[in-house]
Amino acid sequence: MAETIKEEETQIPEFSNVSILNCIDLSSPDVQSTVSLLKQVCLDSGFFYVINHGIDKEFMDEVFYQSKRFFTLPKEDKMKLLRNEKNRGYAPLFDQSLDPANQMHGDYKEGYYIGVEVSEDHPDSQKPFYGPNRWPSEEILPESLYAAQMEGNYGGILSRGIVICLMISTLDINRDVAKSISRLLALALGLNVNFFCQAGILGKSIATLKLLHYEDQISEPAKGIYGAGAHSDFGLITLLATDDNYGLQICKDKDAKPQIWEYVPPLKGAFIVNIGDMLERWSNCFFRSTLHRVLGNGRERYSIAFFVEPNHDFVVECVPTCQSEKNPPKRILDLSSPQSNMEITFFRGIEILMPTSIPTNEMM
Ligand SMILES: O=C(O)CCC(=O)C(=O)O
Ligand SMILES: [Fe+2]
Repeated sequence: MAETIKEEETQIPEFSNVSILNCIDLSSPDVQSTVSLLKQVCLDSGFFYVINHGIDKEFMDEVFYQSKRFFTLPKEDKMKLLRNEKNRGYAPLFDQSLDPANQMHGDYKEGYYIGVEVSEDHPDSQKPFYGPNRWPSEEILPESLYAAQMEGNYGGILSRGIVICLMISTLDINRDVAKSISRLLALALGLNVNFFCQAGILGKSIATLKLLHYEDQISEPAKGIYGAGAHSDFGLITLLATDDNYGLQICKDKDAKPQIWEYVPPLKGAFIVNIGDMLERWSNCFFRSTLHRVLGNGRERYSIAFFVEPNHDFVVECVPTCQSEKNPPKRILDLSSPQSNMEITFFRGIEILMPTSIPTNEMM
């Protein structure tokens, strides 16, 4: 895997720490070995590459090309599509601040967020996070030549413009890849292979595709200036495609002093996938949702993040394979019933009760 990363393309700064992540090969016929490797990486950092996922390089190149076209538009055009309460649309520079306590401004990035398309007259559009997207009009972002190539397959939605068509298919294709990964995750947790794929969980998942564009700016952590502040993702899993510029870093031990940050090099054709807080909680904290951030290196950087969360009304509870008498499900603190074998701790800013002994991997 490492040989395929060319130093001059990824421009990892000298003397920086680099994380060598494992590759999960979605085309491997040896499911058992894949699942056991996946389990190991999820217990470790929860960050891994996914390769042979079936999405063409040409397709992803086109999505990046369209993303650049979008972000190159004049600011006033992009502002016409300002992000709405359904989290769809344009998020300008500093709109997001992923680590407000340590950031001088917000993140030095802009974004364009796309969700599953739910028309205004559909009953689901009344629910949080479901609704129509905020698409650029034909005048703002005219069609590209790619229309001709896609006409055969996507004729029905082509009338709404090629960029829309491309983004909808990107979202759909990413959802398929996310489902394949979630099957392996279910097996790694000792659950039924289709646990996460059941209609009540991912049937109406809140899936968000975020096109991201980072400023050509050099981050200065000492001054609180970051491409994206330190955070963990809050959903089930995130799939990330990046250009060739380094920038993403992970910190496996957030409590270490000083914290050690390692670059995750871009790997051509692969997705960088990570576990979110929700899956960490779902698995009783066996699987790790790791802190990460983006440092600007003076070059513009483009990435495309795909966040997967379950149906908004699904109740996430500790899965049966991750709990036992010795390792009960971690619970939100109930002040009225103090328990002697539990201690109060903080988890992502929420007070929770933890067993006084740290859970081991013995039951998995
Ligand atoms: O752009 C990247 O490399 C990471 C983005 C990210 O972590 C996020 O948006 O949650
Ligand atoms: Fe993230």
